[in-house]
Amino acid sequence: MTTPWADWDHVLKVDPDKSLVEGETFEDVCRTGTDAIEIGGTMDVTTEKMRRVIDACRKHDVPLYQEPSNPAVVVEDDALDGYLVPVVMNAGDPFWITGAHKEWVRIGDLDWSRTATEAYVVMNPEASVAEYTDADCDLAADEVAAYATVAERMLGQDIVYVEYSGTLGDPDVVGAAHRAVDDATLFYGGGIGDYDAAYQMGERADTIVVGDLLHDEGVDAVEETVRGVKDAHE
Ligand SMILES: CC(C)=CCC/C(C)=C/CC/C(C)=C/CC/C(C)=C/COP(=O)(O)OP(=O)(O)O
Ligand SMILES: O=P(O)(O)OC[C@@H](O)CO
Ligand SMILES: [Mg+2]
Repeated sequence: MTTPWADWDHVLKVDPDKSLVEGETFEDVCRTGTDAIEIGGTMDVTTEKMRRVIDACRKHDVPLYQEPSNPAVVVEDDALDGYLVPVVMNAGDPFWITGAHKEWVRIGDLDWSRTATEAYVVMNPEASVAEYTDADCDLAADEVAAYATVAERMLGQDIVYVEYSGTLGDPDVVGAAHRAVDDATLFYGGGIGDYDAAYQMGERADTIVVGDLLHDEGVDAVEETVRGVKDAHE
């Protein structure tokens, strides 16, 4: 797979289990200025809900990726530019490091040219993803940095993702992870709710991921975060 994310400042993560703000459409969502849309969530995702979002976005020209939370929700569709598959570096259960992936390879017919992985370090113990994967979130900045190095240098990961889903993370942790990677792209996601938070995390990460804000506040708020990260990267 090529590495289009090397040029992304902003990713919008659409949770297929959550609705848009009343009166907004996926056309509005695709016009926020985000560099890519990632469709995924931890809880209550089904292929049917996934398909609904893909269909609503297919005629707009924003790059569209599925981020599957397990092999059963993977959807095959030409409208998708590819699959970004999590590997949870600090999962307590190895199923979320390689087990689910082994099952997917066993049952699926993977299109490797459109499949890439994201090396997650899950940091918010309150998030569903932390509970789901039994992640050890009690990590100091140097440990997160070391996970980033393991991901890039030992496991050849091209995306390292510091994940604080639901809460704004510690900028020092994000900065430490960024300094630890060389060519890999550092994603940061969690709790970005306005221009300032996007700017602050944009100063430390290559790409920021905005999720809940779309469903809670809507497209204007998302646009502000696009401006924030682009200004930080100028
Ligand atoms: C091998 C395949 C195809 C899949 C396995 C992929 C793995 C390891 C998934 C585990 C990590 C995971 C569930 C990632 C999903 C993306 C994510 C972190 C969404 C954010 O989740 P939360 O914000 O915690 O959940 P909700 O918003 O759904 O409550
Ligand atoms: O929903 P938020 O808190 O913006 O987090 C974004 C993303 O990192 C979730 O996987
Ligand atoms: Mg969430």
